[in-house]
Amino acid sequence: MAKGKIYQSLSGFYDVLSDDDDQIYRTRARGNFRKRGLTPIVGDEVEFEDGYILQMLPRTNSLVRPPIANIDQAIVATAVKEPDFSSNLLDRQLLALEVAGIEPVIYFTKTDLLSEDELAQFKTIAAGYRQVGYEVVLPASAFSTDSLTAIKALLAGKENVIMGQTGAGKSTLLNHITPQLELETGEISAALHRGKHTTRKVALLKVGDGLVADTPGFSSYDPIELDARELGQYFPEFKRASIHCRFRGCVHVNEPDCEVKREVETGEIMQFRYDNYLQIYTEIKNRKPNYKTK
Ligand SMILES: Nc1nc2c(ncn2[C@@H]2O[C@H](COP(=O)(O)OP(=O)(O)OP(=O)(O)O)[C@@H](O)[C@H]2O)c(=O)[nH]1
Ligand SMILES: [Zn+2]
Repeated sequence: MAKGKIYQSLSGFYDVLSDDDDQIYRTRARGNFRKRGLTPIVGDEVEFEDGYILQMLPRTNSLVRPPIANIDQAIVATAVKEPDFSSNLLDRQLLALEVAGIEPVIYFTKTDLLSEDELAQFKTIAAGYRQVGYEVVLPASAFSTDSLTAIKALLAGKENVIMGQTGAGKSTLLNHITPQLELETGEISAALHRGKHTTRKVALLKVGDGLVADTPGFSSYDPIELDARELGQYFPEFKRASIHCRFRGCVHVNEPDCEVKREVETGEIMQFRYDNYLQIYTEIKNRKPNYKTK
C-alpha cells in the first residue's frame, strides 16, 4: 500500500501523487466511501493500492467551494472590472476562509481597465482590507513585475488555492506566474453571458516554489453553515471591536452602545463590510433548518 496526495479530480477519477516514487497514479474511490458519506477531494492525503483509494487521512482543513483540503493559503482573485467588483462576493469568500481556518490573500485582477481615479478608489479599498488584517495585492498595472514578484513570494513554500468569480482571471494569473502551464483561459463575454466556465476541474499545479490549485469559478457564493450569533467572530475587525460592545454576545444589529456600529460611523470599519455582514446575518437567520437526508 502506498501513500500520496490527490492532485486532480475529474469524472470520478483521482490522480494521486505517490510519496514513494513521485509518480502520478490514477485511482478510484472504493464504493464504501460513498456509503459513509465521504468524498475524497484534491489535497487529501490518501492510502491507495491497485488503482483504489483505501483510506483517507484526517484533514487539517477543507473548503466546500472550491472543494479542496489541507491548504495553507487561498488567493481570492477579485476582478475590479469585467466582472464588476463585488465586495459582497469577496466578503463571503473571506468568511468561508475564516471559518475554515485558511489564510486569505486578496489579489485584484484587471487593474489595467481602471482610470486613475478608479485606481485611487481601489487603493482605499485595499488599504481598508489591509487594516482588517489581510494581505492584499493591488497591481498598479496588471502583471507588473512588482505584482508578480509579490504573489510569487506569497505562494512560495505553501499549498495554495486560487478561487474567485468566473472570468476573474485566475488561470490567466497562473499563466503569467508560470508560462509553461499554458492553462486554458476563457473569453470574458462568453463567461458572463452564458455562464461558461473555462476551468472545469480542481487540480494542484507547481507554480513558482509553491503548489496552487486552480479551480472553477462561480457567480454567487452562499454562506456556509453557521450560527448567526457567531458571524461577527469571522469578521476580524468586528471581533476586535466587539470587546468594547456593551453587551456580551452583541450581534451588532439592534443593540445599544455597540462598538462595531460606532466604528462604522467613524469610518474605522468600512461601511460595505457592515452592509455585507447584515445581509449575510439576515440570510443565515432566515435560513430554513437543513435536515440532512442520507
Ligand atoms: N484586461 C484584462 N483582462 C484579463 C486579465 N486577466 C484575465 N483577463 C481576461 O479575462 C478573461 C477570463 O480569464 P480566465 O483566466 O479564463 O478567468 P478564470 O478566473 O480562470 O475563469 P474560470 O476558469 O471560468 O473560473 C480572459 O479573456 C482573460 O484574457 C487582466 O489582468 N486584464
Ligand atoms: Zn456590537
